[in-house]
Amino acid sequence: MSVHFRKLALIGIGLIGSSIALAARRQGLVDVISIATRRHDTLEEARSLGLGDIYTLDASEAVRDADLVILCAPVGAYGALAEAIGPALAKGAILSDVGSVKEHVLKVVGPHVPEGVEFIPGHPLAGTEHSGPSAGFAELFAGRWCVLTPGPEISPSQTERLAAFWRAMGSDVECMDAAHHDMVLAITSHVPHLIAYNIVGTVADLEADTKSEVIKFSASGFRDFTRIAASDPVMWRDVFLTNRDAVLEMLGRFNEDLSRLQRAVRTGDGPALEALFTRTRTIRRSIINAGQETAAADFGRPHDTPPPVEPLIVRDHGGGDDA
Ligand SMILES: NC(=O)c1ccc[n+]([C@@H]2O[C@H](COP(=O)([O-])OP(=O)(O)OC[C@H]3O[C@@H](n4cnc5c(N)ncnc54)[C@H](O)[C@@H]3O)[C@@H](O)[C@H]2O)c1
Ligand SMILES: O=C(O)C(=O)C[C@]1(C(=O)O)C=C[C@@H](O)C=C1
Repeated sequence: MSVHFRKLALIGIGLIGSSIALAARRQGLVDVISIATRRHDTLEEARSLGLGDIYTLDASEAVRDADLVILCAPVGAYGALAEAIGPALAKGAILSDVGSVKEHVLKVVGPHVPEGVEFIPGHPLAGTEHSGPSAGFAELFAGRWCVLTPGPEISPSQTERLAAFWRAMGSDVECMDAAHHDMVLAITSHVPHLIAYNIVGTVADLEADTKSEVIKFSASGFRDFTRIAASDPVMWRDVFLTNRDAVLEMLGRFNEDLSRLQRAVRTGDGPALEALFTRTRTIRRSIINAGQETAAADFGRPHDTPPPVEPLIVRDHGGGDDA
Protein backbone atom coordinates (compact mmCIF):
# COMPACT_ATOMS: atom_id res chain seq x y z
CA MET A 1 0.00 0.00 0.00
CA SER A 2 1.43 3.39 -0.91
CA VAL A 3 1.18 5.84 1.93
CA HIS A 4 1.15 9.58 2.11
CA PHE A 5 0.06 12.12 4.70
CA ARG A 6 -0.44 15.82 4.05
CA LYS A 7 0.62 17.05 7.49
CA LEU A 8 2.38 15.07 10.20
CA ALA A 9 2.37 16.61 13.69
CA LEU A 10 4.99 15.35 16.14
CA ILE A 11 4.31 16.25 19.76
CA GLY A 12 7.69 15.90 21.47
CA ILE A 13 10.89 15.79 19.43
CA GLY A 14 13.47 13.66 21.21
CA LEU A 15 15.16 10.48 19.96
CA ILE A 16 11.97 8.90 18.60
CA GLY A 17 10.21 12.02 17.30
CA SER A 18 13.31 13.24 15.45
CA SER A 19 13.92 9.76 13.98
CA ILE A 20 10.34 9.72 12.65
CA ALA A 21 10.81 13.21 11.19
CA LEU A 22 14.02 12.17 9.42
CA ALA A 23 12.69 8.81 8.18
CA ALA A 24 9.30 10.18 7.03
CA ARG A 25 11.00 12.98 5.13
CA ARG A 26 13.60 10.70 3.57
CA GLN A 27 10.93 8.26 2.40
CA GLY A 28 8.69 11.07 1.07
CA LEU A 29 5.78 10.05 3.32
CA VAL A 30 4.59 13.55 4.26
CA ASP A 31 4.33 17.04 2.76
CA VAL A 32 4.59 19.06 5.96
CA ILE A 33 6.00 18.23 9.40
CA SER A 34 4.89 20.33 12.33
CA ILE A 35 6.72 20.01 15.62
CA ALA A 36 5.62 20.94 19.13
CA THR A 37 7.74 20.76 22.25
CA ARG A 38 7.32 21.93 25.80
CA ARG A 39 10.64 23.78 26.06
CA HIS A 40 11.87 26.62 23.88
CA ASP A 41 15.47 25.31 23.81
CA THR A 42 14.35 21.91 22.46
CA LEU A 43 12.25 23.61 19.79
CA GLU A 44 15.23 25.74 18.71
CA GLU A 45 17.44 22.65 18.59
CA ALA A 46 14.88 20.90 16.35
CA ARG A 47 14.70 23.99 14.15
CA SER A 48 18.49 24.22 13.82
CA LEU A 49 18.55 20.54 12.79
CA GLY A 50 15.90 21.25 10.13
CA LEU A 51 13.64 18.47 11.41
CA GLY A 52 10.35 20.09 10.40
CA ASP A 53 8.55 22.91 8.61
CA ILE A 54 6.45 24.38 11.43
CA TYR A 55 7.71 24.84 15.01
CA THR A 56 5.54 25.79 17.96
CA LEU A 57 5.37 25.57 21.75
CA ASP A 58 1.60 25.08 21.45
CA ALA A 59 0.69 21.44 20.81
CA SER A 60 -2.88 22.31 19.84
CA GLU A 61 -1.53 24.69 17.20
CA ALA A 62 0.76 21.96 15.83
CA VAL A 63 -2.05 19.46 15.26
CA ARG A 64 -4.36 21.84 13.38
CA ASP A 65 -5.23 20.30 9.98
CA ALA A 66 -2.81 17.43 10.54
CA ASP A 67 -3.96 14.08 9.13
CA LEU A 68 -1.41 12.18 11.24
CA VAL A 69 -0.53 13.16 14.81
CA ILE A 70 2.03 11.17 16.81
CA LEU A 71 2.67 11.75 20.51
CA CYS A 72 6.43 11.34 21.07
CA ALA A 73 6.79 12.63 24.65
CA PRO A 74 7.33 10.57 27.83
CA VAL A 75 4.10 8.65 28.59
CA GLY A 76 3.55 10.55 31.85
CA ALA A 77 2.80 13.66 29.77
CA TYR A 78 0.22 12.00 27.50
CA GLY A 79 -2.95 12.71 29.51
CA ALA A 80 -2.38 16.47 29.65
CA LEU A 81 -1.22 16.56 26.03
CA ALA A 82 -4.29 14.67 24.81
CA GLU A 83 -6.56 16.99 26.75
CA ALA A 84 -4.83 20.00 25.17
CA ILE A 85 -4.89 18.79 21.57
CA GLY A 86 -8.24 16.91 21.60
CA PRO A 87 -10.45 19.84 20.56
CA ALA A 88 -8.00 20.88 17.80
CA LEU A 89 -7.72 17.47 16.09
CA ALA A 90 -9.03 17.43 12.52
CA LYS A 91 -11.89 15.12 11.51
CA GLY A 92 -10.51 12.06 9.72
CA ALA A 93 -7.08 12.35 11.38
CA ILE A 94 -5.18 9.40 12.81
CA LEU A 95 -3.85 10.00 16.32
CA SER A 96 -1.04 7.68 17.38
CA ASP A 97 1.89 7.56 19.79
CA VAL A 98 5.19 5.78 20.36
CA GLY A 99 4.99 5.17 24.12
CA SER A 100 6.68 2.13 25.64
CA VAL A 101 3.50 1.27 27.58
CA LYS A 102 0.10 0.78 25.95
CA GLU A 103 -2.78 0.11 28.39
CA HIS A 104 -2.10 3.30 30.32
CA VAL A 105 -1.96 5.26 27.07
CA LEU A 106 -5.38 3.94 25.98
CA LYS A 107 -6.75 4.90 29.38
CA VAL A 108 -5.43 8.47 29.54
CA VAL A 109 -5.62 9.47 25.87
CA GLY A 110 -8.82 7.63 24.85
CA PRO A 111 -11.27 9.94 26.67
CA HIS A 112 -9.91 13.02 24.86
CA VAL A 113 -10.19 11.65 21.32
CA PRO A 114 -13.05 13.41 19.52
CA GLU A 115 -15.48 11.71 17.17
CA GLY A 116 -14.13 11.29 13.68
CA VAL A 117 -10.54 10.79 14.87
CA GLU A 118 -9.07 7.28 15.05
CA PHE A 119 -6.69 6.62 17.94
CA ILE A 120 -4.24 3.84 17.09
CA PRO A 121 -1.52 3.47 19.75
CA GLY A 122 1.89 2.34 18.52
CA HIS A 123 5.29 1.36 19.84
CA PRO A 124 8.43 1.07 17.74
CA LEU A 125 10.65 -1.56 19.37
CA ALA A 126 13.75 0.43 18.59
CA GLY A 127 15.81 2.88 20.55
CA THR A 128 19.13 3.80 22.05
CA GLU A 129 20.30 5.19 25.37
CA HIS A 130 20.49 8.70 23.86
CA SER A 131 17.79 11.33 24.01
CA GLY A 132 16.86 14.72 22.59
CA PRO A 133 16.36 16.01 19.02
CA SER A 134 19.96 15.45 17.93
CA ALA A 135 19.90 11.76 18.95
CA GLY A 136 17.58 10.74 16.08
CA PHE A 137 18.57 9.00 12.85
CA ALA A 138 16.49 7.95 9.85
CA GLU A 139 17.52 4.28 10.03
CA LEU A 140 16.41 3.75 13.64
CA PHE A 141 13.29 1.77 12.70
CA ALA A 142 14.78 -0.27 9.88
CA GLY A 143 14.33 -3.99 10.43
CA ARG A 144 12.69 -3.40 13.82
CA TRP A 145 9.20 -4.29 14.94
CA CYS A 146 6.52 -1.69 15.43
CA VAL A 147 3.59 -2.89 17.52
CA LEU A 148 0.16 -1.30 17.02
CA THR A 149 -2.62 -1.80 19.57
CA PRO A 150 -5.85 -0.60 17.91
CA GLY A 151 -9.07 -1.09 19.82
CA PRO A 152 -11.95 -3.07 18.26
CA GLU A 153 -13.69 0.13 17.11
CA ILE A 154 -10.84 1.18 14.82
CA SER A 155 -11.38 0.71 11.10
CA PRO A 156 -8.96 -1.83 9.60
CA SER A 157 -8.23 0.50 6.69
CA GLN A 158 -6.93 3.23 9.02
CA THR A 159 -4.82 0.70 10.92
CA GLU A 160 -3.43 -0.49 7.61
CA ARG A 161 -2.63 3.12 6.64
CA LEU A 162 -0.62 3.63 9.81
CA ALA A 163 1.02 0.21 9.40
CA ALA A 164 2.05 1.19 5.87
CA PHE A 165 3.63 4.39 7.27
CA TRP A 166 5.79 2.33 9.64
CA ARG A 167 6.63 -0.22 6.97
CA ALA A 168 7.75 2.58 4.68
CA MET A 169 10.20 3.59 7.44
CA GLY A 170 11.57 0.04 7.40
CA SER A 171 9.66 -1.57 10.27
CA ASP A 172 7.82 -4.86 10.45
CA VAL A 173 4.38 -4.27 11.94
CA GLU A 174 2.36 -6.46 14.28
CA CYS A 175 -1.00 -5.73 15.92
CA MET A 176 -1.82 -6.97 19.40
CA ASP A 177 -3.86 -6.32 22.49
CA ALA A 178 -2.52 -3.51 24.72
CA ALA A 179 -2.43 -5.62 27.91
CA HIS A 180 -0.55 -8.37 26.11
CA HIS A 181 1.94 -5.81 24.77
CA ASP A 182 2.58 -4.53 28.29
CA MET A 183 3.21 -8.03 29.64
CA VAL A 184 5.61 -8.95 26.82
CA LEU A 185 7.49 -5.65 27.02
CA ALA A 186 7.69 -5.89 30.81
CA ILE A 187 10.01 -8.88 30.48
CA THR A 188 11.78 -8.05 27.21
CA SER A 189 12.45 -4.37 27.89
CA HIS A 190 11.25 -2.94 31.20
CA VAL A 191 12.68 -5.50 33.67
CA PRO A 192 16.04 -5.59 31.80
CA HIS A 193 16.25 -1.82 32.20
CA LEU A 194 15.41 -2.11 35.90
CA ILE A 195 18.15 -4.71 36.33
CA ALA A 196 20.66 -2.46 34.56
CA TYR A 197 19.69 0.57 36.68
CA ASN A 198 20.01 -1.61 39.78
CA ILE A 199 23.40 -3.17 39.06
CA VAL A 200 24.92 0.18 38.12
CA GLY A 201 23.29 1.69 41.21
CA THR A 202 24.91 -1.03 43.33
CA VAL A 203 28.32 -0.06 41.95
CA ALA A 204 27.54 3.62 42.53
CA ASP A 205 26.99 2.82 46.22
CA LEU A 206 30.26 0.94 46.70
CA GLU A 207 33.00 2.54 48.77
CA ALA A 208 35.04 5.03 46.72
CA ASP A 209 38.18 2.90 46.27
CA THR A 210 36.25 -0.24 45.25
CA LYS A 211 34.11 1.82 42.90
CA SER A 212 37.07 3.30 41.07
CA GLU A 213 38.51 -0.21 40.63
CA VAL A 214 35.21 -1.39 39.15
CA ILE A 215 35.14 1.50 36.71
CA LYS A 216 38.80 1.07 35.80
CA PHE A 217 38.54 -2.65 35.14
CA SER A 218 34.99 -2.91 33.83
CA ALA A 219 34.94 -5.24 30.85
CA SER A 220 32.18 -5.55 28.33
CA GLY A 221 29.64 -7.28 30.60
CA PHE A 222 29.33 -4.37 33.03
CA ARG A 223 29.79 -1.80 30.27
CA ASP A 224 26.73 -3.22 28.47
CA PHE A 225 24.71 -2.63 31.63
CA THR A 226 25.99 0.95 31.89
CA ARG A 227 24.79 1.66 28.34
CA ILE A 228 21.26 0.61 29.23
CA ALA A 229 21.46 2.42 32.59
CA ALA A 230 22.31 5.66 30.76
CA SER A 231 18.81 5.71 29.21
CA ASP A 232 16.59 8.73 29.75
CA PRO A 233 15.57 9.00 33.45
CA VAL A 234 12.22 10.72 32.85
CA MET A 235 11.12 8.34 30.10
CA TRP A 236 11.95 5.31 32.26
CA ARG A 237 10.44 6.77 35.42
CA ASP A 238 7.18 7.05 33.49
CA VAL A 239 7.43 3.49 32.13
CA PHE A 240 7.67 2.04 35.65
CA LEU A 241 4.94 4.31 36.99
CA THR A 242 2.54 3.29 34.21
CA ASN A 243 3.28 -0.43 33.70
CA ARG A 244 3.45 -1.30 37.37
CA ASP A 245 1.37 -4.49 37.45
CA ALA A 246 3.05 -6.21 34.50
CA VAL A 247 6.53 -5.22 35.73
CA LEU A 248 5.79 -6.53 39.24
CA GLU A 249 4.43 -9.80 37.79
CA MET A 250 7.57 -10.35 35.71
CA LEU A 251 9.85 -9.19 38.51
CA GLY A 252 8.22 -11.80 40.78
CA ARG A 253 9.09 -14.58 38.35
CA PHE A 254 12.57 -13.14 37.89
CA ASN A 255 13.15 -13.15 41.65
CA GLU A 256 12.03 -16.79 41.95
CA ASP A 257 14.48 -17.81 39.23
CA LEU A 258 17.24 -15.72 40.79
CA SER A 259 16.68 -17.47 44.12
CA ARG A 260 17.03 -20.85 42.39
CA LEU A 261 20.26 -19.67 40.78
CA GLN A 262 21.53 -18.33 44.10
CA ARG A 263 20.88 -21.72 45.65
CA ALA A 264 22.72 -23.48 42.80
CA VAL A 265 25.74 -21.23 43.41
CA ARG A 266 25.59 -21.72 47.18
CA THR A 267 25.31 -25.51 46.94
CA GLY A 268 27.85 -25.80 44.13
CA ASP A 269 25.25 -27.35 41.79
CA GLY A 270 27.36 -27.35 38.60
CA PRO A 271 24.87 -29.33 36.43
CA ALA A 272 22.05 -26.89 37.25
CA LEU A 273 24.21 -23.89 36.37
CA GLU A 274 25.47 -25.47 33.16
CA ALA A 275 21.96 -26.55 32.10
CA LEU A 276 20.60 -23.01 32.47
CA PHE A 277 23.57 -21.37 30.73
CA THR A 278 23.20 -23.83 27.83
CA ARG A 279 19.50 -22.96 27.42
CA THR A 280 20.18 -19.22 27.51
CA ARG A 281 22.95 -19.50 24.93
CA THR A 282 20.44 -21.16 22.57
CA ILE A 283 18.04 -18.24 23.02
CA ARG A 284 20.77 -15.73 22.16
CA ARG A 285 21.66 -17.67 19.02
CA SER A 286 18.05 -17.89 17.87
CA ILE A 287 17.64 -14.13 18.36
CA ILE A 288 20.72 -13.42 16.24
CA ASN A 289 19.54 -15.80 13.49
CA ALA A 290 16.07 -14.22 13.42
CA GLY A 291 17.75 -10.80 13.13
CA GLN A 292 19.82 -11.85 10.15
CA GLU A 293 16.73 -13.06 8.33
CA THR A 294 14.82 -9.81 8.75
CA ALA A 295 17.73 -7.38 8.37
CA ALA A 296 16.63 -4.43 6.26
CA ALA A 297 19.84 -3.81 4.38
CA ASP A 298 18.17 -1.18 2.14
CA PHE A 299 17.98 1.20 5.04
CA GLY A 300 21.68 0.95 5.84
CA ARG A 301 21.41 0.36 9.55
CA PRO A 302 24.52 1.80 11.27
CA HIS A 303 27.02 -0.91 12.22
CA ASP A 304 26.88 -0.23 15.93
CA THR A 305 23.13 -0.82 16.19
CA PRO A 306 22.20 -4.39 17.01
CA PRO A 307 20.22 -6.52 14.55
CA PRO A 308 16.46 -6.68 14.91
CA VAL A 309 15.09 -8.90 17.59
CA GLU A 310 12.17 -11.24 17.05
CA PRO A 311 9.82 -10.35 19.91
CA LEU A 312 8.29 -13.11 21.97
CA ILE A 313 4.87 -12.21 20.66
CA VAL A 314 1.76 -14.33 20.49
CA ARG A 315 0.03 -13.29 17.28
CA ASP A 316 -3.00 -12.14 19.17
CA HIS A 317 -4.76 -9.38 17.31
CA GLY A 318 -6.60 -6.99 19.52
CA GLY A 319 -9.55 -6.25 17.29
CA GLY A 320 -7.66 -4.58 14.46
CA ASP A 321 -6.76 -6.22 11.20
CA ASP A 322 -3.58 -8.10 10.49
CA ALA A 323 -1.77 -5.02 9.25
N1 LIG B 1 14.21 5.81 23.90
C1 LIG B 1 13.78 4.64 23.47
O1 LIG B 1 14.57 3.70 23.39
C2 LIG B 1 12.34 4.48 23.10
C3 LIG B 1 11.99 3.45 22.23
C4 LIG B 1 10.64 3.30 21.85
C5 LIG B 1 9.67 4.17 22.37
N2 LIG B 1 10.05 5.13 23.25
C6 LIG B 1 8.99 6.03 23.75
O2 LIG B 1 9.06 7.21 22.98
C7 LIG B 1 8.67 8.35 23.75
C8 LIG B 1 9.75 9.41 23.61
O3 LIG B 1 10.98 8.87 24.03
P1 LIG B 1 12.36 9.48 23.52
O4 LIG B 1 13.37 8.42 23.71
O5 LIG B 1 12.20 10.11 22.19
O6 LIG B 1 12.58 10.59 24.63
P2 LIG B 1 13.44 11.92 24.58
O7 LIG B 1 13.71 12.28 26.00
O8 LIG B 1 14.56 11.82 23.63
O9 LIG B 1 12.39 12.97 23.99
C9 LIG B 1 11.21 13.31 24.61
C10 LIG B 1 10.76 14.65 24.06
O10 LIG B 1 9.43 14.89 24.52
C11 LIG B 1 9.24 16.26 24.69
N3 LIG B 1 8.58 16.45 25.99
C12 LIG B 1 9.00 16.05 27.21
N4 LIG B 1 8.09 16.34 28.14
C13 LIG B 1 7.06 16.92 27.48
C14 LIG B 1 5.82 17.44 27.89
N5 LIG B 1 5.44 17.42 29.17
N6 LIG B 1 5.00 17.96 26.95
C15 LIG B 1 5.39 17.98 25.65
N7 LIG B 1 6.55 17.50 25.21
C16 LIG B 1 7.36 16.98 26.11
C17 LIG B 1 10.54 16.96 24.48
O11 LIG B 1 10.51 17.47 23.16
C18 LIG B 1 11.56 15.86 24.54
O12 LIG B 1 12.63 16.16 23.72
C19 LIG B 1 8.45 7.84 25.17
O13 LIG B 1 7.08 7.73 25.40
C20 LIG B 1 9.11 6.48 25.19
O14 LIG B 1 8.47 5.60 26.07
C21 LIG B 1 11.35 5.34 23.58
O1 LIG C 1 18.27 -0.32 22.48
C1 LIG C 1 17.98 0.32 23.48
O2 LIG C 1 18.77 1.06 24.03
C2 LIG C 1 16.64 0.23 24.04
O3 LIG C 1 16.55 0.31 25.20
C3 LIG C 1 15.47 0.11 23.15
C4 LIG C 1 14.18 -0.34 23.80
C5 LIG C 1 14.37 -1.77 24.34
O4 LIG C 1 14.23 -2.00 25.52
O5 LIG C 1 14.66 -2.63 23.53
C6 LIG C 1 13.81 0.58 24.89
C7 LIG C 1 12.56 1.01 25.08
C8 LIG C 1 11.55 0.88 24.09
O6 LIG C 1 10.30 1.16 24.43
C9 LIG C 1 11.87 0.05 22.99
C10 LIG C 1 13.14 -0.36 22.77
